[in-house]
Amino acid sequence: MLELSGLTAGYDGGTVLHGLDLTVPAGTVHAVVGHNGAGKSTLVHTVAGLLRPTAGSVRVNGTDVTGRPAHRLARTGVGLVPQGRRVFAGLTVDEHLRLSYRPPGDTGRGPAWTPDRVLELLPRLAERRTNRGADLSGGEQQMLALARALLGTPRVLLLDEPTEGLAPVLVRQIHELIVTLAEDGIAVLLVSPSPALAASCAADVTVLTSGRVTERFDGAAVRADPSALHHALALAPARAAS
Ligand SMILES: Nc1ncnc2c1ncn2[C@@H]1O[C@H](COP(=O)(O)OP(=O)(O)OP(=O)(O)O)[C@@H](O)[C@H]1O
Repeated sequence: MLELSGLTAGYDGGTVLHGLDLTVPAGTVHAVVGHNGAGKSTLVHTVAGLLRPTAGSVRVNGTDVTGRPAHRLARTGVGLVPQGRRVFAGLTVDEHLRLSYRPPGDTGRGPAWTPDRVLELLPRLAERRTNRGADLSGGEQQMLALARALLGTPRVLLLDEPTEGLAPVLVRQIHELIVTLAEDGIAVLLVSPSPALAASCAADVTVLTSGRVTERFDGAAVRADPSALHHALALAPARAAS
């Protein structure tokens, strides 16, 4: 379970996120949608410990982890799939997995994700295990980024625009993967400009506008009728202002 309370953060004294409250129960997907510049990556970076909040708190399974640096949060079970995938061009899939894998010992988080288990989940990546990062398609790179995050056996998974630039068939595959991971008990926070992705897999949908929550929707209601979410996004200004 991920709980954000009054989360406030920004850059160089300017505030981008203004007192965000948000909860992601274990085993569910919470989607945060908003236009470019709304503060989605800032939110993910703050939760992942890459950016220190100036106010508010971050709790993981009841433990206050506010202000912990990223490497400590990763050990606590917070996994990040960053925007832009960030794979190493010269390393093979196998080398990426070996580098990311630390035998975790007993994390208390259920069976650990190992390279073999990750490749079972991602057969397309298994077929490419000797290919270098530079030779993977965009979708394969996205799956590799996801695989690397899973090797930390996360209980909270942060996904920053995971379907950006992907063909519809890959978008569907990523969506199915996200649902599978949530069913495995992970709390998934997904940020995306795409209301379609949010609607397809989230239990809760939050609209972020200029760093503030402007609407909240039940995911099932959005699936039944996405028009209110589309309307909310149409009304949201396209650019953030701090
Ligand atoms: N490192 C940084 N230093 C200063 N300002 C930043 C930095 N990163 C982001 N910003 C600013 O913070 C605001 C929110 O940016 P952020 O990247 O969080 O938005 P976003 O919703 O993820 O956008 P996108 O969908 O384009 O990725 C923007 O005004 C942006 O210019």
